Amino acid sequence: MLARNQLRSARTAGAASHARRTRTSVVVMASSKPKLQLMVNSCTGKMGQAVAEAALRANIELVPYTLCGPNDVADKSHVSVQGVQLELVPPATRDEVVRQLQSRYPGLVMVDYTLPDAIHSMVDFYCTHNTPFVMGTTGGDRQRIAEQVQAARTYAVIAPNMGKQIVAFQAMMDMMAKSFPGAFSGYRLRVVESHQSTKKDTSGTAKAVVQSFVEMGVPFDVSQIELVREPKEQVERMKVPEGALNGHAYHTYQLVSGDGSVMFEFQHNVVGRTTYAEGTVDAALFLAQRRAEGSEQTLYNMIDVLRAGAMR
Ligand SMILES: NC(=O)C1=CN([C@@H]2O[C@H](COP(=O)(O)OP(=O)(O)OC[C@H]3O[C@@H](n4cnc5c(N)ncnc54)[C@H](OP(=O)(O)O)[C@@H]3O)[C@@H](O)[C@H]2O)C=CC1
Ligand SMILES: O=C(O)C1=N[C@H](C(=O)O)C[C@H](O)C1
Repeated sequence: MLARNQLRSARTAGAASHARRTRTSVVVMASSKPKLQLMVNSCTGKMGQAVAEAALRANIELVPYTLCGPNDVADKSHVSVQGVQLELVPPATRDEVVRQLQSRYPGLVMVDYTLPDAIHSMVDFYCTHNTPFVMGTTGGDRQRIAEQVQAARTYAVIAPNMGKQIVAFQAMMDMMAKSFPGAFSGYRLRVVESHQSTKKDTSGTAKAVVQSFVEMGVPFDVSQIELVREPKEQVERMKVPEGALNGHAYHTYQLVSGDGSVMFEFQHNVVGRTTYAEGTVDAALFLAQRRAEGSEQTLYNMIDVLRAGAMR
């Protein structure tokens, strides 16, 4: 009896110590979050600025440097984000600067929201220096970029849209295409997208979504996407609020059956940039974790980040 009591109390003690161990290991996991030191490039631009602000909101350490275009340094040396001064680094000195930053910031991850014209040179830069990066910049030859980053084995998240719900919509369309290829054969597709008049290229998001419709049997080339860039048309036809003319992304995908008797319409309309900026911070945290684990997979997209449950 005594022995049984002793056994029971030994088991209880064992369970308690196991619980303590379990609790301890949870604490270790929580505190073993990898160090993330985020360098947001092109903070002179709209998305760079928005991401840097989102990083500060999330209490992430912001590296006080930002890569900029060749002309940005002509009249200033720094850009301010919520009062934090970031030193501008032009293309002429960026190789030298990044080597110093890599030794000073072991948790360095860079964010890229430059321009379609600069995208290949930026990818060359990140791969040459093997700097982990999150890239939201659109344009360029996407296949070539993916192959290059894969071959370099540089940790990266690359996606044309970082907004959580839009990423989920893209994933849903992709799943539909994989599960029901040809489901929309015989349908006609019309895609209309409206963005601020400064946007240089066709929506990268629309191009990615169109790919799923093509897999569902709809003949369509991305050159058929209709671009709206005129503020008057944006307000009157697209119903964009005047206050969002400098930052909005409206997308409509309309599918009509051959005989015109059935119509489907999918729409996602965003004003401002917060949703992409928050998603970018999620992607950077995700990437820091993958790198710390030494993950075999190095190249990711935002659907991977969403599937990992890493979007807040
Ligand atoms: N994935 C996503 O969720 C989203 C993607 N985007 C994409 O992000 C990109 C940027 O958009 P947005 O912020 O609105 O554009 P902006 O024009 O506001 O900003 C672009 C910035 O890139 C800078 N830049 C140009 N060349 C270089 C270079 N070689 N090195 C470093 N910086 C450079 C520009 O500087 P300068 O003015 O001197 O040329 C400018 O500050 C676009 O491709 C857009 O489609 C936008 C929103 C969301
Ligand atoms: O330039 C923008 O603003 C946006 N660009 C991305 C794209 O081209 O898809 C994402 C979103 O549409 C906003």
